[in-house]
Amino acid sequence: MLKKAKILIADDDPLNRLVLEKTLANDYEIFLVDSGEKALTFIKSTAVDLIILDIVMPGINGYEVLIQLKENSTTHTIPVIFISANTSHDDEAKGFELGAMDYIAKPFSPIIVRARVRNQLLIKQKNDLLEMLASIDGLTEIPNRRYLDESLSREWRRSRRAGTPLSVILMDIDHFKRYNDCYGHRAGDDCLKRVAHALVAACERGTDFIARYGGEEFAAVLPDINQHEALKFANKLRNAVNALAIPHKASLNAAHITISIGVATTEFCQVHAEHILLEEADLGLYEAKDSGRDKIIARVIAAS
Ligand SMILES: Nc1nc2c(ncn2[C@@H]2O[C@H](COP(=O)(O)OP(=O)(O)OP(=O)(O)O)[C@@H](O)[C@H]2O)c(=O)[nH]1
Repeated sequence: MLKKAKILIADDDPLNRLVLEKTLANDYEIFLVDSGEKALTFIKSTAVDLIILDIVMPGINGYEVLIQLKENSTTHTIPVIFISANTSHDDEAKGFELGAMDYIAKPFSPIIVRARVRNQLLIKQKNDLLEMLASIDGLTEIPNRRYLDESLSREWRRSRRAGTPLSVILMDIDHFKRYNDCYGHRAGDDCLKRVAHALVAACERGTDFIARYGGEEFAAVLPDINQHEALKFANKLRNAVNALAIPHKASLNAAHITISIGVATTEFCQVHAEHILLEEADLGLYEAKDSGRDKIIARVIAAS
């Protein structure tokens, strides 16, 4: 059975809440709150697909709630429909300018509310699908560089706020040009897919993922992971690729496919920009290549 979409209704008028709930409860999972503050608190713990937001409420009004939703990277894409007795064109225009998807005037017709909610949810479904497709690498079907960059940016901001460690791993298949030259580009593609899937299978924590960073390069962002743990994980990734034992007779360092790995860690997230982690991991990777390949070099970033 398809999961019902979750809708949060924030309105200080109990009668409006009741009527809206009755209008939508057959088709959706409904959550009710009576203030802007409660709406913001609620969405911190529960991911919803749509918010129906009253504008005039005591405390934080609907406009301010929407501004805060748009500023937060985890809530900025949730569609918001304003519902209000303020029906001047200026009020409506202000709502749209702030990023609302639709505006329903009170008193409202249940049929129109149902139709508008359905439209917004359809648009969201399509947007979510596009977003997912834009984040997946076409060949290996694992997250791509865009996804990794966004995730790194988010995790770096989170670690910086919390003062927690953050590690980044960059991996590169050794002598891959020679592999292509020896076995052909199609075999090279197959090799990339097998390596990608072995790396993904080595991830145990739900928060860890492997991305194809480009060409024959892969990367991982590891929130809350210090250097010791990052090294352990890097070793597991290296072993996972070695265990595939993909023959590589043109390699200059082994008889099978191997990877070199660079690890960068900031223990208390002192780095002032996320790209520094990638640059340090890249330096580690360069050193790993230089010192014979099939190696891991880890670097800790001091405060900057
Ligand atoms: N088959 C295939 N090859 C790719 C793909 N993307 C990048 N490559 C190849 O990966 C190779 C990378 O070569 P180099 O950057 O010279 O590195 P390398 O041969 O792995 O040598 P080292 O990194 O120094 O060990 C190039 O020949 C690219 O054509 C791809 O999607 N499919």
